[in-house]
Amino acid sequence: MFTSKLLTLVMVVQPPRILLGMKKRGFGVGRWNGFGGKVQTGETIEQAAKRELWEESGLTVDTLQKVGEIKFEFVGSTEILHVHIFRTDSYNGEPVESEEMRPQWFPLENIPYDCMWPDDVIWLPLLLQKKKFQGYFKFEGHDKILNYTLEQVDDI
Ligand SMILES: Nc1nc(NC2CC2)cc(N2CCN(C3COC3)CC2)n1
Repeated sequence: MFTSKLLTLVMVVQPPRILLGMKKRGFGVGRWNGFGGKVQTGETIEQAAKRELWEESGLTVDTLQKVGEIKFEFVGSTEILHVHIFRTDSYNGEPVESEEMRPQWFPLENIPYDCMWPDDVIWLPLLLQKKKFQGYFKFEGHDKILNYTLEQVDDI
C-alpha cells in the first residue's frame, strides 16, 4: 500500500540564466534546486507553488506554467513523492535568502547538476526546451537511480 505526498517545485528561468536555491536544511540539504514544498489543506497545487516560492525566495509571480509531474519511489518506503513542476520566466521582487534556501543565479550553460538531485540532469533539459513531461524515478537512498521512465506529453 503506497501513500502519495503532494509536493511542488518552481524553476525560475530567465535566459541566459536560471535561479536555484541551496537547500540549507531538511530534505535535499546541500543540493541546489528550484523552490517548493508541501501542499497544505485548502490550497490548490498552484497556490502552494506560489506560496512556497515566496516563502523560500521572496519572489512573487503572476503566472506559473505547469510543465511536468514526476513520481519518486524510494526502496524501503511506501511513500511516493508526487512532485508537480512549474516554470516561470517572470517574477516580482528580488531573490532573498530564507531559512530554507540561499538563492543564486546560474548561467543555463553551467547548471550545477553535480550538486543537484540526480534526476534533474534527466528532466530539466526538457523544461528548458519548454516541453511537458511525466516521469517516474525509483531511488535507492538519495543518490542512486535504480530505474526511471520519462515521457513527453502534450498536456499535463
Ligand atoms: N529536483 C528535485 N528532485 C527530486 N528528486 C527526488 C528526491 C529524489 C525531488 C525534488 N523535490 C522534492 C522535495 N522538495 C522539497 C522542498 O520541500 C520538499 C523539492 C522538490 N526536486
